[in-house]
Amino acid sequence: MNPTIHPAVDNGVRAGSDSFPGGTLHCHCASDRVEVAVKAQSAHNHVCGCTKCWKPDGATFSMVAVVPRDSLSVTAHEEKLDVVDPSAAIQRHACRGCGVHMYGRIENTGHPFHGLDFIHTELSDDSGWSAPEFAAFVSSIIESGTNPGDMDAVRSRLKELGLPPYDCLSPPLMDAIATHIAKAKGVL
Ligand SMILES: N[C@@H](CCC(=O)N[C@@H](CSCO)C(=O)NCC(=O)O)C(=O)O
Ligand SMILES: [Zn+2]
Ligand SMILES: [Zn+2]
Repeated sequence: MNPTIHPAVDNGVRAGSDSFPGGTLHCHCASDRVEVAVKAQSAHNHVCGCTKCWKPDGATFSMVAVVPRDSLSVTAHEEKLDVVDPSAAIQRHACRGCGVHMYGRIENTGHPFHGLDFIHTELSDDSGWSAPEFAAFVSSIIESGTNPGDMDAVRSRLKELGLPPYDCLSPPLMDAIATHIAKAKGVL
């Protein structure tokens, strides 16, 4: 049996739409849902095995993408949002009622990804969001309880789904981070 990854990809990855203008995200509360409006297509969508990103019940990976922070606004029930871990680079704003992370924001202006917010496009009923492109922090799923002996099967399944597995971010994103750091240090 295939190992499960995330409900949005377990039956195959759906392509996004080039002309998608963005959409609305909702938390999982039955009433008084937190609503976030995003006026941009998502980028760098990926499944993430780290312990910090929000995962739907039963999922081994989260699915997370970025959007420009000025494209995102909380349009309902912002009072229900708390920052999960104020010491983390990504400040994840989670609903107090249902635990869903509505967006993650980087406040450190020196961070390579400052200016981008992290979102979970599955929280939207709108279709056309960019498709996940790779799997990040794959080895980290062991930290949430995956048996290390299952890792070959997980990585094989990710490759079969067209999601190349990496134990940090993808090479282009790791290169972008390193370039940012090199420029900040003045060696580039
Ligand atoms: N092994 C750790 C890894 C946690 C981690 O570094 N997560 C990444 C990716 S999150 C989205 O891709 C990260 O950048 N975290 C910064 C932050 O969370 O603030 C674990 O599993 O916990
Ligand atoms: Zn909620
Ligand atoms: Zn993560």
